Amino acid sequence: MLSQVLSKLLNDVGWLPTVFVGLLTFVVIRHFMKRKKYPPGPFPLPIVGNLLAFRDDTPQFIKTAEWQKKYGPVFTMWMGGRPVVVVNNWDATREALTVRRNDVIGRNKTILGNLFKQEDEDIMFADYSPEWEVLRKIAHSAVRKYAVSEELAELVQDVVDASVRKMLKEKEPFDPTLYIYLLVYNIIASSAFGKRYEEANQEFMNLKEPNELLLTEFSSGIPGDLIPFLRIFTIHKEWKIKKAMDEYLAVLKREFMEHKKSYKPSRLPHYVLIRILSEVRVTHQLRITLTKFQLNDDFCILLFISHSAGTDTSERMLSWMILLLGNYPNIQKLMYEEIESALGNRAPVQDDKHLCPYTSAFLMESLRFGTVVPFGLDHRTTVDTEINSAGTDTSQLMLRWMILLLGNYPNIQKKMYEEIESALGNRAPVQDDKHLCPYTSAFLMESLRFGTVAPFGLDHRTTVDTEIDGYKIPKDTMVLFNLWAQNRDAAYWKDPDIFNPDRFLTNNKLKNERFNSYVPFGQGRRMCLGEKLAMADLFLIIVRLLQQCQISLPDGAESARLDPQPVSLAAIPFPYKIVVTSRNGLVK
Ligand code: HEM
Repeated sequence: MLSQVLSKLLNDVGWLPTVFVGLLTFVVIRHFMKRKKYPPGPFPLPIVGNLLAFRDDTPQFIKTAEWQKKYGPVFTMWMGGRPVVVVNNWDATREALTVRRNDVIGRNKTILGNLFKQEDEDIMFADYSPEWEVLRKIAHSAVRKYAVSEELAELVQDVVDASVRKMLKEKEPFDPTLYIYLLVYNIIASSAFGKRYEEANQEFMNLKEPNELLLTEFSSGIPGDLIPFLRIFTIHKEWKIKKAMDEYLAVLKREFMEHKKSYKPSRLPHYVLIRILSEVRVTHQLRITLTKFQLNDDFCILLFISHSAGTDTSERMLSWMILLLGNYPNIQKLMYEEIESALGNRAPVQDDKHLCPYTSAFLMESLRFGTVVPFGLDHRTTVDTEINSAGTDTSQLMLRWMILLLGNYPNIQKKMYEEIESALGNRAPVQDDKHLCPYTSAFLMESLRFGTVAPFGLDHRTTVDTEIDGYKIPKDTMVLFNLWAQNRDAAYWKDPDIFNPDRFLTNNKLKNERFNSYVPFGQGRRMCLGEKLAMADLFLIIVRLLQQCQISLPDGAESARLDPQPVSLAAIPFPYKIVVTSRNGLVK
């Protein structure tokens, strides 16, 4: 009986091997057909693609820079079943991000992005949308204004002085990483909600935890983003990061609420409205609002403040409408043409809305949009979160490189100190001083090139079928721009692996030009939103630091390792120790 059942079963499944071979052939053929749609690159195996090539310790950005020699500046690597187009040189990056403007402006849906933005719409990981555009404009403007403010210069001075005081107490060579973290987080926390951390307490640890965890748990990216079923093996790590992120957001929200309680609404938001309304009164109502209003930085920052100050709803709505008009000149033009032809110069009355359907539709859409984009607390928190997570990690990594480079090149440090001493003496630096300190500014620019802390920037997505460097690339393809390769491209930089601030100088002045193949902050409409703030921060920090102390490698250490650690998401220096000595007793 049993043998009968077994032989029947064998007869029944006799077709299985045939089906298996058929399926395998189908998968292989489909894989190769799919490959043809993308630029050629290293040969991918079915299912794993080129993942096996990343088994060794070489960071992905260095490996792909090397592949360029064989496959050219634009090629496809297959990360599991996912094609990823890598753009290694500056000309192709410029074509994709500047010349073709919006073609590669999207972001991909990734587990990484979701972990960071949670349920909120953010700027960094948000796909291209009108909401992203408006949020970015507001935050960009606020950040740029803040970068040149006296408030920032004073804050940096205070925070650096406090850090120097602590570092000077170290009697043995020490790893400066924690001091650098505290310094950078204190600048952000002080400006966002007037808070300082004297030591690495629990709340401070909560702020730095998500980024830290990401680098330790997923140093080469999240496997589930490449091969979906691998997610089951790493889901526990995702939960860990999600939990850390919840705690991080809880700190931000709590701090924001505290800050809001003591916040005195300034007259500024009203000033905006008074300005608009007075213009409206003296001339013709809609006309002036529609034709003369120019979106400008002033307005953006005031709007930003007005949201966090909690102005009343109709004021906010008016602000949004004006912002949207400035942001979409074509819509504004259509509305103006409609009003002009329906009313001429006659002042509008309520009933005119039937004569101006497009303008009424704009009003309705603004009301819808205004509720879609988070207001008040949420909005402010989103922007703060963004600045916190996008800005602190890159800035602290950059400072880690800069301190290492100062210790490694005592002659460069000496030249910087002499320049600062003669230009500023003991006076605390302000933004404008960078013109008085060209060598120090050149050091900053060279450090950004040499360190390239965000070597792949953030991933991009093609929003349409497009072309880069003569290759067709379908819509919805992930594209990575290798910023590391471009900052070290020998076609543009002489001896690219040598650290040399002089390359940015001519006759002891900063070269007055745009540097090709210089992309520490990326390029195009997705370029780093905090570039100005990061440059301002880093300049002020380094100058204030050097005014007060000398940084050296420990006795006997000839030179430090200057290659990045073997992780792929960021360019991180190997751990190192320094000795800090007081120069002039400025800080006690
Ligand atoms: C040395 C410091 C920094 C470096 C090297 C750096 C570098 C970058 C790079 C390479 C990108 C990706 C660009 C792309 O997707 O093509 C980026 C994006 C971004 N950065 Fe920075 N960044 C730094 C500091 C900051 C700071 C201080 C802030 C906050 C004020 C900030 C906010 C952002 C935001 C919001 C984005 C996303 C922009 C978007 O998607 O539209 N960054 N950054």
